[in-house]
Amino acid sequence: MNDGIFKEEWLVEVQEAQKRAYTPYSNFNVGALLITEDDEYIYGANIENASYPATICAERTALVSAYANGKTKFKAIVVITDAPDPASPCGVCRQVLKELTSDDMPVYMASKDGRVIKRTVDELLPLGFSGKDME
Ligand SMILES: O=c1ccn([C@H]2C[C@H](O)[C@@H](CO)O2)c(=O)[nH]1
Ligand SMILES: [Zn+2]
Repeated sequence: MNDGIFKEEWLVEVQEAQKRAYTPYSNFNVGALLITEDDEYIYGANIENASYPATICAERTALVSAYANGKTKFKAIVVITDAPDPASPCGVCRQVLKELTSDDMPVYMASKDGRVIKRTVDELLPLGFSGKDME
């Protein structure tokens, strides 16, 4: 990925985050790396539960961890799985990304072998619902 924004070291970091996944049910480990505006790294990983719907995706664990630690402005998020092709965030995570980040924030999706594709939050959730729709 050569867009003038993405840094190769983000791939190393997101793989570290992926190692923290807790996935006894799916064995599908997802890592997320949220980069704050001041270049801090916030890790996310999917944390599953025997009550399956209680599972939290990697993208959302990163976002809620950041907010809980007082970080609310972000440059980008990187997501990685062990799938052969880059996997993209689920619908619930897209909705949460819409609320807690900016529409033009890049979402980088990496495959196991390090291929990376990029979409903005708005591209992942076009015409998404937000608090503005309630004004
Ligand atoms: O974008 C995604 C898609 C899925 N998962 C997790 C949820 C569950 O633990 C496992 C299988 O769906 O992957 C994520 O963390 N992020
Ligand atoms: Zn999700």
